Amino acid sequence: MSPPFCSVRSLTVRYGREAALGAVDLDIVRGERLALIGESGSGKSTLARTLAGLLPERARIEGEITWPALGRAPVPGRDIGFVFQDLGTSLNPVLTIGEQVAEAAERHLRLGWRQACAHAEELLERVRLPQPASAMRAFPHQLSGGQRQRVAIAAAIAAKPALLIADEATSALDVVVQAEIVDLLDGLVREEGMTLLFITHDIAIASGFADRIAVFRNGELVEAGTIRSVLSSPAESYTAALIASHRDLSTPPLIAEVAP
Ligand SMILES: Nc1ncnc2c1ncn2[C@@H]1O[C@H](COP(=O)(O)OP(=O)(O)OP(=O)(O)O)[C@@H](O)[C@H]1O
Ligand code: NI
Repeated sequence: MSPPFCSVRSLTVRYGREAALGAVDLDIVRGERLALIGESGSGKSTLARTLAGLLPERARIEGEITWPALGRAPVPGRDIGFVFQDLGTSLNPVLTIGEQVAEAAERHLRLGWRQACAHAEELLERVRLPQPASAMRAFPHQLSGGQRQRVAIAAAIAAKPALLIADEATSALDVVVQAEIVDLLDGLVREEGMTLLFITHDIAIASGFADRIAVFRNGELVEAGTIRSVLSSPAESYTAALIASHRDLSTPPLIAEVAP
Protein backbone atom coordinates (compact mmCIF):
# COMPACT_ATOMS: atom_id res chain seq x y z
CA MET A 1 0.00 0.00 0.00
CA SER A 2 1.25 3.46 -0.83
CA PRO A 3 1.69 5.84 2.11
CA PRO A 4 -1.26 8.08 2.92
CA PHE A 5 -1.21 11.52 1.41
CA CYS A 6 -1.82 13.05 4.80
CA SER A 7 -1.97 11.48 8.21
CA VAL A 8 -3.72 13.19 11.12
CA ARG A 9 -3.08 11.81 14.62
CA SER A 10 -4.72 12.87 17.89
CA LEU A 11 -5.38 16.29 16.47
CA THR A 12 -6.94 18.67 18.96
CA VAL A 13 -7.57 22.31 18.10
CA ARG A 14 -8.71 25.01 20.52
CA TYR A 15 -9.67 28.58 19.75
CA GLY A 16 -10.55 29.24 23.38
CA ARG A 17 -11.03 26.93 26.30
CA GLU A 18 -13.12 24.31 24.53
CA ALA A 19 -11.79 22.00 21.86
CA ALA A 20 -13.20 22.75 18.41
CA LEU A 21 -11.65 19.49 17.30
CA GLY A 22 -10.90 16.68 19.71
CA ALA A 23 -8.33 13.92 19.20
CA VAL A 24 -9.05 13.32 15.53
CA ASP A 25 -7.30 10.44 13.72
CA LEU A 26 -7.73 10.43 9.96
CA ASP A 27 -5.74 9.37 6.92
CA ILE A 28 -6.27 11.05 3.58
CA VAL A 29 -5.49 8.77 0.67
CA ARG A 30 -3.65 10.19 -2.31
CA GLY A 31 -6.01 10.92 -5.19
CA GLU A 32 -9.18 10.25 -3.27
CA ARG A 33 -12.23 12.45 -3.03
CA LEU A 34 -12.93 12.61 0.68
CA ALA A 35 -16.08 14.31 1.92
CA LEU A 36 -16.26 15.78 5.41
CA ILE A 37 -19.82 16.03 6.61
CA GLY A 38 -21.50 16.98 9.85
CA GLU A 39 -23.73 19.64 11.29
CA SER A 40 -22.76 23.27 11.75
CA GLY A 41 -20.01 23.74 14.33
CA SER A 42 -18.87 20.10 14.18
CA GLY A 43 -15.29 21.09 13.31
CA LYS A 44 -15.10 20.45 9.56
CA SER A 45 -13.67 23.85 8.66
CA THR A 46 -11.32 23.74 11.64
CA LEU A 47 -9.78 20.54 10.28
CA ALA A 48 -9.53 22.01 6.78
CA ARG A 49 -7.96 25.23 8.05
CA THR A 50 -5.50 23.32 10.19
CA LEU A 51 -4.36 21.28 7.20
CA ALA A 52 -4.06 24.40 5.06
CA GLY A 53 -2.25 26.42 7.73
CA LEU A 54 -5.08 28.93 7.85
CA LEU A 55 -5.98 28.90 11.54
CA PRO A 56 -5.93 32.20 13.41
CA GLU A 57 -2.71 32.71 15.38
CA ARG A 58 -4.31 32.31 18.77
CA ALA A 59 -5.54 28.79 17.94
CA ARG A 60 -3.69 26.04 19.79
CA ILE A 61 -2.92 22.77 18.07
CA GLU A 62 -1.99 19.45 19.66
CA GLY A 63 -1.28 16.19 17.92
CA GLU A 64 0.46 15.46 14.67
CA ILE A 65 -0.09 16.04 10.98
CA THR A 66 2.33 14.38 8.57
CA TRP A 67 2.44 14.35 4.77
CA PRO A 68 4.06 11.00 3.88
CA ALA A 69 3.34 11.12 0.16
CA LEU A 70 4.65 14.67 -0.12
CA GLY A 71 7.66 13.97 2.08
CA ARG A 72 7.70 17.53 3.45
CA ALA A 73 5.43 20.16 4.89
CA PRO A 74 3.06 21.55 2.25
CA VAL A 75 3.29 25.14 1.11
CA PRO A 76 -0.21 26.63 1.39
CA GLY A 77 -1.43 27.99 -1.91
CA ARG A 78 1.07 25.96 -3.86
CA ASP A 79 0.57 22.43 -2.50
CA ILE A 80 -2.88 23.10 -1.10
CA GLY A 81 -5.57 25.08 -2.90
CA PHE A 82 -8.58 26.35 -0.98
CA VAL A 83 -12.04 27.31 -2.21
CA PHE A 84 -14.47 28.83 0.28
CA GLN A 85 -18.19 29.18 0.45
CA ASP A 86 -18.28 32.93 0.49
CA LEU A 87 -18.46 34.10 -3.09
CA GLY A 88 -18.07 37.69 -2.00
CA THR A 89 -14.83 37.56 -0.05
CA SER A 90 -12.67 35.12 -1.95
CA LEU A 91 -12.44 37.51 -4.92
CA ASN A 92 -11.23 41.08 -4.73
CA PRO A 93 -13.97 43.39 -6.10
CA VAL A 94 -11.56 45.98 -7.53
CA LEU A 95 -9.36 43.58 -9.49
CA THR A 96 -10.31 42.01 -12.79
CA ILE A 97 -10.84 38.28 -13.00
CA GLY A 98 -7.69 38.00 -15.11
CA GLU A 99 -5.60 39.95 -12.60
CA GLN A 100 -6.61 37.76 -9.67
CA VAL A 101 -6.06 34.45 -11.38
CA ALA A 102 -2.81 35.69 -12.95
CA GLU A 103 -1.64 36.93 -9.58
CA ALA A 104 -2.10 33.44 -8.11
CA ALA A 105 -0.15 31.95 -11.04
CA GLU A 106 2.59 34.59 -10.77
CA ARG A 107 3.00 34.12 -7.03
CA HIS A 108 3.10 30.34 -6.91
CA LEU A 109 4.66 29.45 -10.24
CA ARG A 110 7.08 32.41 -10.39
CA LEU A 111 5.95 33.32 -13.86
CA GLY A 112 6.41 36.73 -15.45
CA TRP A 113 3.23 38.78 -15.63
CA ARG A 114 2.59 38.15 -19.33
CA GLN A 115 3.03 34.39 -18.94
CA ALA A 116 0.88 34.46 -15.82
CA CYS A 117 -1.92 36.18 -17.78
CA ALA A 118 -1.69 33.58 -20.54
CA HIS A 119 -1.81 30.84 -17.91
CA ALA A 120 -4.79 32.54 -16.24
CA GLU A 121 -6.76 32.46 -19.47
CA GLU A 122 -6.01 28.76 -19.86
CA LEU A 123 -7.18 28.20 -16.30
CA LEU A 124 -10.45 30.02 -16.99
CA GLU A 125 -10.92 27.70 -19.95
CA ARG A 126 -10.19 24.70 -17.75
CA VAL A 127 -12.93 25.71 -15.31
CA ARG A 128 -15.21 26.19 -18.33
CA LEU A 129 -15.90 29.85 -17.75
CA PRO A 130 -17.76 31.10 -20.83
CA GLN A 131 -15.70 33.43 -23.08
CA PRO A 132 -12.50 33.30 -21.03
CA ALA A 133 -10.77 36.01 -23.08
CA SER A 134 -13.35 38.67 -22.29
CA ALA A 135 -13.89 37.31 -18.76
CA MET A 136 -10.22 38.17 -18.10
CA ARG A 137 -11.20 41.85 -18.23
CA ALA A 138 -14.43 41.49 -16.25
CA PHE A 139 -14.87 42.37 -12.57
CA PRO A 140 -16.35 39.92 -10.05
CA HIS A 141 -19.70 41.75 -9.83
CA GLN A 142 -20.24 41.19 -13.54
CA LEU A 143 -20.33 37.43 -13.06
CA SER A 144 -22.96 35.12 -11.60
CA GLY A 145 -22.33 33.30 -8.32
CA GLY A 146 -21.53 30.07 -10.13
CA GLN A 147 -19.15 31.86 -12.50
CA ARG A 148 -17.41 33.55 -9.58
CA GLN A 149 -16.95 30.17 -7.96
CA ARG A 150 -15.37 28.89 -11.19
CA VAL A 151 -12.94 31.80 -11.01
CA ALA A 152 -12.15 31.01 -7.37
CA ILE A 153 -11.47 27.40 -8.39
CA ALA A 154 -9.23 28.58 -11.24
CA ALA A 155 -7.19 30.65 -8.77
CA ALA A 156 -7.05 27.76 -6.30
CA ILE A 157 -5.66 25.33 -8.89
CA ALA A 158 -3.29 27.84 -10.52
CA ALA A 159 -0.24 26.21 -8.94
CA LYS A 160 -1.49 22.64 -9.54
CA PRO A 161 -1.84 21.87 -5.84
CA ALA A 162 -1.69 18.24 -4.78
CA LEU A 163 -4.62 18.84 -2.44
CA LEU A 164 -7.70 20.90 -3.20
CA ILE A 165 -9.93 21.79 -0.27
CA ALA A 166 -13.45 22.94 -1.09
CA ASP A 167 -15.12 24.21 2.09
CA GLU A 168 -18.86 24.53 1.43
CA ALA A 169 -17.81 25.71 -2.01
CA THR A 170 -21.23 24.99 -3.48
CA SER A 171 -23.47 25.81 -0.52
CA ALA A 172 -24.33 29.34 -1.62
CA LEU A 173 -25.39 28.21 -5.09
CA ASP A 174 -28.72 26.96 -6.37
CA VAL A 175 -29.11 23.25 -6.89
CA VAL A 176 -28.42 23.18 -10.63
CA VAL A 177 -25.28 25.32 -10.35
CA GLN A 178 -24.19 23.27 -7.33
CA ALA A 179 -24.28 20.16 -9.46
CA GLU A 180 -22.27 21.88 -12.21
CA ILE A 181 -19.56 22.96 -9.77
CA VAL A 182 -19.39 19.50 -8.19
CA ASP A 183 -19.05 18.06 -11.68
CA LEU A 184 -16.27 20.53 -12.45
CA LEU A 185 -14.36 19.72 -9.25
CA ASP A 186 -14.79 16.02 -9.85
CA GLY A 187 -13.42 16.30 -13.40
CA LEU A 188 -10.51 18.52 -12.39
CA VAL A 189 -9.28 16.28 -9.59
CA ARG A 190 -9.49 13.25 -11.86
CA GLU A 191 -7.61 14.92 -14.70
CA GLU A 192 -4.95 16.51 -12.51
CA GLY A 193 -4.62 13.60 -10.09
CA MET A 194 -5.41 15.96 -7.23
CA THR A 195 -6.68 14.84 -3.86
CA LEU A 196 -9.97 16.52 -2.94
CA LEU A 197 -11.26 17.35 0.50
CA PHE A 198 -14.89 18.31 -0.03
CA ILE A 199 -16.65 19.83 2.95
CA THR A 200 -20.39 19.99 3.05
CA HIS A 201 -23.27 19.69 5.47
CA ASP A 202 -25.23 18.08 2.65
CA ILE A 203 -24.78 14.31 2.75
CA ALA A 204 -26.61 13.93 -0.57
CA ILE A 205 -24.03 16.00 -2.43
CA ALA A 206 -21.21 14.16 -0.72
CA SER A 207 -22.59 10.76 -1.57
CA GLY A 208 -23.05 11.75 -5.20
CA PHE A 209 -19.37 11.73 -6.06
CA ALA A 210 -17.00 11.24 -3.13
CA ASP A 211 -15.02 8.02 -2.61
CA ARG A 212 -15.03 8.21 1.16
CA ILE A 213 -16.90 10.10 3.77
CA ALA A 214 -15.85 11.25 7.24
CA VAL A 215 -18.64 12.20 9.63
CA PHE A 216 -18.03 14.84 12.32
CA ARG A 217 -20.02 15.77 15.35
CA ASN A 218 -19.10 18.16 18.17
CA GLY A 219 -15.47 18.24 17.08
CA GLU A 220 -15.14 14.48 16.95
CA LEU A 221 -14.74 12.15 14.04
CA VAL A 222 -17.77 9.88 14.38
CA GLU A 223 -16.90 7.48 11.59
CA ALA A 224 -15.11 7.28 8.26
CA GLY A 225 -15.46 4.82 5.43
CA THR A 226 -16.40 4.35 1.83
CA ILE A 227 -19.61 6.03 0.74
CA ARG A 228 -21.08 2.61 0.10
CA SER A 229 -20.32 1.22 3.53
CA VAL A 230 -21.32 4.34 5.46
CA LEU A 231 -24.61 4.78 3.58
CA SER A 232 -25.65 1.17 3.56
CA SER A 233 -24.63 0.37 7.12
CA PRO A 234 -23.72 3.42 9.17
CA ALA A 235 -21.79 2.40 12.27
CA GLU A 236 -23.15 5.24 14.34
CA SER A 237 -26.70 6.29 15.10
CA TYR A 238 -25.75 9.90 14.41
CA THR A 239 -24.85 9.03 10.82
CA ALA A 240 -28.00 6.97 10.45
CA ALA A 241 -30.02 9.99 11.58
CA LEU A 242 -28.23 12.23 9.08
CA ILE A 243 -29.05 9.79 6.30
CA ALA A 244 -32.64 9.32 7.42
CA SER A 245 -33.18 13.07 7.60
CA HIS A 246 -32.33 13.28 3.93
CA ARG A 247 -35.31 12.18 1.93
CA ASP A 248 -33.26 11.94 -1.28
CA LEU A 249 -31.05 9.31 0.29
CA SER A 250 -33.72 7.16 1.83
CA THR A 251 -35.55 6.89 -1.46
CA PRO A 252 -34.34 5.30 -4.71
CA PRO A 253 -32.38 5.68 -6.91
CA LEU A 254 -29.45 6.73 -4.75
CA ILE A 255 -29.69 3.81 -2.35
CA ALA A 256 -30.04 1.52 -5.33
CA GLU A 257 -26.82 2.93 -6.78
CA VAL A 258 -25.01 2.51 -3.52
CA ALA A 259 -26.29 -0.87 -2.49
CA PRO A 260 -23.97 -3.77 -3.32
N1 LIG B 1 -12.20 31.62 14.38
C1 LIG B 1 -12.84 31.04 15.41
N2 LIG B 1 -12.77 31.54 16.66
C2 LIG B 1 -13.39 30.94 17.70
N3 LIG B 1 -14.13 29.83 17.59
C3 LIG B 1 -14.26 29.29 16.36
C4 LIG B 1 -13.62 29.85 15.22
N4 LIG B 1 -13.92 29.09 14.13
C5 LIG B 1 -14.70 28.09 14.60
N5 LIG B 1 -14.89 28.20 15.93
C6 LIG B 1 -15.66 27.26 16.78
O1 LIG B 1 -15.12 25.98 16.59
C7 LIG B 1 -16.16 25.00 16.49
C8 LIG B 1 -16.05 24.27 15.15
O2 LIG B 1 -16.33 25.20 14.13
P1 LIG B 1 -16.09 24.89 12.59
O3 LIG B 1 -16.23 26.16 11.85
O4 LIG B 1 -14.85 24.12 12.42
O5 LIG B 1 -17.34 23.94 12.27
P2 LIG B 1 -17.96 23.52 10.86
O6 LIG B 1 -18.27 22.07 10.97
O7 LIG B 1 -17.08 23.97 9.76
O8 LIG B 1 -19.34 24.33 10.86
P3 LIG B 1 -20.13 24.97 9.60
O9 LIG B 1 -20.84 23.85 8.92
O10 LIG B 1 -21.09 25.92 10.26
O11 LIG B 1 -19.16 25.67 8.74
C9 LIG B 1 -17.47 25.74 16.69
O12 LIG B 1 -17.83 25.62 18.02
C10 LIG B 1 -17.11 27.16 16.33
O13 LIG B 1 -17.91 28.06 17.04
NI1 NI C 1 -17.39 25.25 8.15
